[in-house]
Amino acid sequence: MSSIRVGIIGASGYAGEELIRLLIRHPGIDLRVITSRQYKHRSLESVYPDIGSFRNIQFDDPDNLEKIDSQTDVVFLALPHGAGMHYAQFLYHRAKVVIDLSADFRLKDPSDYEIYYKFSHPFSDLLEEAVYALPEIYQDQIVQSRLLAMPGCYPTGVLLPVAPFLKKGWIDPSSIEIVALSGSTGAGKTLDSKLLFSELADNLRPYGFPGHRHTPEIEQQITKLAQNRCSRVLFLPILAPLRRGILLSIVASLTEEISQQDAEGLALHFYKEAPFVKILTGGIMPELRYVLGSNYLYFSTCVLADKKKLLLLSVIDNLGKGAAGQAIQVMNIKFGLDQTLGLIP
Ligand SMILES: NC(=O)C1=CN([C@@H]2O[C@H](COP(=O)(O)OP(=O)(O)OC[C@H]3O[C@@H](n4cnc5c(N)ncnc54)[C@H](OP(=O)(O)O)[C@@H]3O)[C@@H](O)[C@H]2O)C=CC1
Ligand SMILES: CC(=O)N[C@@H](CCC(=O)OP(=O)(O)O)C(=O)O
Repeated sequence: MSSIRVGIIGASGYAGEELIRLLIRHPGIDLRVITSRQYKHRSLESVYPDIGSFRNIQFDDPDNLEKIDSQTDVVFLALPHGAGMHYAQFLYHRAKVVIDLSADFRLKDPSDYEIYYKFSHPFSDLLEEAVYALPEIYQDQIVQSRLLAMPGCYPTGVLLPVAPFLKKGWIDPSSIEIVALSGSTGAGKTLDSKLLFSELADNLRPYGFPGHRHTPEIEQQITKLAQNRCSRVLFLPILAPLRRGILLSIVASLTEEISQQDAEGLALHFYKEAPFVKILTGGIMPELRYVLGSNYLYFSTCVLADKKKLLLLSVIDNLGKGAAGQAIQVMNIKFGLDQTLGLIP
């Protein structure tokens, strides 16, 4: 197969930079367009010397996307929420596939955008068309669609561990409580004084509670996994003094008495063909360092002593499995490549 022709819109942000880093090492890619308003017309090498020397390419102005045409196989949108959808609307009619890393096409109920994102969604047709591109769960739908909405980083860290238990009916979808610690790159490269080094260092800061914008995304997907049994989650995110990575604690009520062996057996079976999901057994708990810089998610299961609750602990890299890595995994699936191509050193 000839190389996949790729564009990245929003290539100077954290997710966009990670996409470049991964795509220039990917054997099947022809990276044609990268955009940035602040770096337009500058070479990649002058902005990121460590990766730029591997690929002679300039940043383009996102207001002039003439280079993206019907020959472009895939465009990644790594833009802030509310900006991505306007580019998606335009590029959906030019390129073959659009992979959007923002939240603009993740939620099916347009009123959720008004409540949680404070805008009214203008593209209801595209919202219908978009597929929630969690690759381990929705591989068949990913192959069918031209507009792929990448899951958020926290939702990815929650949904993969709970999916086997929800599908089997072993946990109550309305009982899920999540506490998650995240590194600061999750907030994007913004000039926010709360993200200054001195504000983050030696600190842990709970935020966005109640009503973090990932709450409806997690609930929407849990409801689907639980065959439309309604979900209400408690979700508390905490900003940690780390650059990248997320550790999540997820507690749910068991609907029947299961053993630790049952829980591990189910998880191992469910993900037996998922190269990026690793189940830890025998009391081993996941640590952040297992996943940093990678596209892996590790999780452990623990049936609590009273057999009434299940504790799931998971770790991902927010820029890897939580963003750029997972988007490339989805691109590989969409174009019929091995899903691990370019993602395992
Ligand atoms: N960071 C993370 O861990 C994750 C991020 N995501 C999602 O990916 C997307 C990008 O996130 P992240 O990289 O962190 O964000 P950043 O703020 O770091 O980067 C945003 C990028 O978009 C460009 N940009 C901003 N506004 C516009 C605009 N109006 N028109 C064109 N370009 C614009 C910026 O560059 P310039 O100003 O130079 O044009 C920059 O390249 C977001 O939607 C985020 O939710 C998803 C999962 C995880
Ligand atoms: C630490 C931090 O601020 N994290 C971000 C979520 C990061 C993320 O990737 O979510 P999206 O894909 O939806 O942007 C937040 O809480 O909004």
